[in-house]
Amino acid sequence: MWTKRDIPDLTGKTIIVTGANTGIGYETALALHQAGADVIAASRDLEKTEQAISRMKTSSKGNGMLEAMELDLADLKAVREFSEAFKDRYKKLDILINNAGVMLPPPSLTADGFELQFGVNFLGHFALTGYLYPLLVQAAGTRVITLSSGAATQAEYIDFGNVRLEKPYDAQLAYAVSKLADIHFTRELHRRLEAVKSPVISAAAHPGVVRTDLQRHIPAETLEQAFAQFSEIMEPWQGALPSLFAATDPSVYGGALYGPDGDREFAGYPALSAHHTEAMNNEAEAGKLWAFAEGVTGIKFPF
Ligand SMILES: NC(=O)c1ccc[n+]([C@@H]2O[C@H](COP(=O)([O-])OP(=O)(O)OC[C@H]3O[C@@H](n4cnc5c(N)ncnc54)[C@H](O)[C@@H]3O)[C@@H](O)[C@H]2O)c1
Repeated sequence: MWTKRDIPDLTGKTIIVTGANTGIGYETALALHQAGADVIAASRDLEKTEQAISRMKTSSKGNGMLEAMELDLADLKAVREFSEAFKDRYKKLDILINNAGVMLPPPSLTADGFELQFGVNFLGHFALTGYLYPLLVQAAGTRVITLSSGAATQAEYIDFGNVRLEKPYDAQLAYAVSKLADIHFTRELHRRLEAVKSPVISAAAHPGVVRTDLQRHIPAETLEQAFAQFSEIMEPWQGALPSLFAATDPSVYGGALYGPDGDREFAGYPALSAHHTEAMNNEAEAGKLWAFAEGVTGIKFPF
């Protein structure tokens, strides 16, 4: 089994992990720093992120830099400001891990009027990747890794007429849609990178079922009932393995989705049906989502 010890030496690599103050992002940032990387933990709450960095410093033996930066993915202006500040400070980026996420919050909108899960999990990361794209080192080893979820299998399509909470709120479906959007984003980015022969890899990871703050909006009893359906509930360090594998293993290929076993697509999700695979492979919808996201964010990738 692939473990953290298999991460190659990352000395000299500059890596952003979004949502790194807790859960899977915390463990991801810690392991990357341990492997020698310069890691920027980008999260909404700067104070909590600085506290997390202090904890990481006590357990990591890495010699790279470890810093906190404020990033609110629920506000496109804040995403742009973060990106500008990052460019000024760091000049280059080797690996971007789009990890931050929110699940099943009460109905709410981002600063730009999008349903929160769609806005944070997908649109904010689309904008972040677009703003930072010019900084990505065009060399082997450079990657954009986006966290999806087994929940993506529950969405059949992106309802463009409901991304601003136009219809009655179905929190579970909205989460699933945001995670399907993450897969479309990953694969469309991959196709576009491939078309211009860029060495940059775009791949997705899904952690399996992990007990974290992500479930804080679910009543305790309901959560335990939901967890009882799974044979294994993982710890955050285990949930970080697919992201770490996708971000660093030499065998990783663009457009793929890495699951808990590290080397198999959607491992641990036997319920994945051909129907849902079809939804994830819908290139026309991915293209439409890309155009939609470019339109509402004003971001233009150079391809
Ligand atoms: N925990 C699981 O079982 C599970 C399963 C599948 C996928 N995932 C995915 O894994 C990723 C990490 O989740 P986790 O379980 O570690 O959850 P978590 O709640 O512990 O961490 C989420 C992180 O995202 C950050 N975040 C939330 N809203 C933000 C915003 N507006 N701007 C910036 N940062 C924001 C939080 O501050 C936190 O650091 C998410 O993308 C989630 O969808 C988790």
